[in-house]
Amino acid sequence: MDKKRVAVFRKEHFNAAHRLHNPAWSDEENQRVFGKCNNPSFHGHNYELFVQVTGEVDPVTGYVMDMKVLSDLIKNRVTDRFDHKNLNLDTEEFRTLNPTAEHIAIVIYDSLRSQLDASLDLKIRLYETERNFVEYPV
Ligand SMILES: Nc1nc2c(c(=O)[nH]1)N=C([C@H](O)[C@H](O)COP(=O)(O)OP(=O)(O)OP(=O)(O)O)CN2
Ligand SMILES: [Zn+2]
Repeated sequence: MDKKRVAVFRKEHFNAAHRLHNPAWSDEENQRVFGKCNNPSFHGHNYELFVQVTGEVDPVTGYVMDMKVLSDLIKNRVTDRFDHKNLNLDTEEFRTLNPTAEHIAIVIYDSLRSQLDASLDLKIRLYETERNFVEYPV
């Protein structure tokens, strides 16, 4: 069979607390821009993460990549680091970076991208709530 490109997906889940805040702004400005998401006591989300890896199907294995390997990678690079954590306080990545869904998706992409073969394309879709989600890259 000719080599075909296929996308494989792995769905994972983590829950984490965060606060959207810009330390360069006044409390009033933070409240105006981020509203309830600026709550100083933080708030939590059940994040649903979809990792899409696209590439050619290997004629020997029939795999684009082993999804067990992908699953272990996401566990090591994402869920072990973020699950049941306060993103602002407990993670290096978001100590100075506002933990918006956009920034979380970019951080996850960069972390996984560095571990994947250059021949594979990667896309992240991250649901922060049932109705709010982001994709990177676009
Ligand atoms: N562009 C972005 N906008 C917002 C983000 C974000 O990361 N990127 N994040 C938030 C807050 O984290 C907020 O907690 C989101 O929750 P909420 O507004 O309650 O959203 P829901 O979908 O659960 O609720 P609705 O009732 O549908 O509004 C805000 N914006
Ligand atoms: Zn939030």
